[in-house]
Amino acid sequence: MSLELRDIDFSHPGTGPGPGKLLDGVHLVVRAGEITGLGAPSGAGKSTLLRIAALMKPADSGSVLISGQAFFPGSSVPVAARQSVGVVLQSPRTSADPRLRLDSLISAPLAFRDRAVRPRPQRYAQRLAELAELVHLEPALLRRYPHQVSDGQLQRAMLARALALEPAVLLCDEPTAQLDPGTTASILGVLAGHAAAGAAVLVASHDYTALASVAHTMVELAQINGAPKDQTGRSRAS
Ligand SMILES: Nc1ncnc2c1ncn2[C@@H]1O[C@H](COP(=O)(O)OP(=O)(O)OP(=O)(O)O)[C@@H](O)[C@H]1O
Repeated sequence: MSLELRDIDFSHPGTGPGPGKLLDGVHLVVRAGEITGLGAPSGAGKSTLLRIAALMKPADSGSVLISGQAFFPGSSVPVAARQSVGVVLQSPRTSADPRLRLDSLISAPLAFRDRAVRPRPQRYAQRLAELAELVHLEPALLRRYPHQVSDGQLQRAMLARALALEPAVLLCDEPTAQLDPGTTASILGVLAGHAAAGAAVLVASHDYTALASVAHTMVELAQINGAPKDQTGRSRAS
């Protein structure tokens, strides 16, 4: 599976078109089996681009191709396509449901896949244990609510949730922003392992050095002031 963004344009309502345009003709290809690192100055639109790539937000124009299947603004998105994309959003506090314990949060995609009315973590105990180990989350933390864990622990739980269905496309927005260097390295290792298993992985981060250590390709989303915005590819740092 690969991910491709073609000619993506986007303006937030009330800010464009024209100088207020945020994304202008953005092209990006993430190949199966590889990590693409996405850098951008703050406010350049990387989180917006990741949401568009995750089919969570429609672009104004352009298309998102997931394994060759094209989605346009206004396209309906089949459940299977949605489930083939795992997403870790930038802010775990706003993306995690505060009413759910971490075990329920992580097993929610499994329950959704099984059409369960509510997440039953005990049903997924083995998978939960595997996922917790993968992201270095102590098993005892799984019984806590989001307000009872640190930002870094919650971000790792959201990564475990994104990996629960072994998505063919994984999109991560600042997945290591809250982590110490050792945990950062191990989480980047988890992302590298997921790519090595065949997934297309896109990671946005301001920590270029850490990201470049695992990325096959680094791209940069330039800040624009009404000028066209390009994707520029740079080779992996050796
Ligand atoms: N709902 C909105 N309405 C208008 N402008 C918005 C809205 N949401 C975000 N923006 C603006 O769009 C721009 C891009 O936001 P986005 O969150 O994609 O940036 P980012 O590149 O991820 O930034 P950072 O690296 O600081 O997280 C920002 O200038 C932001 O202020």
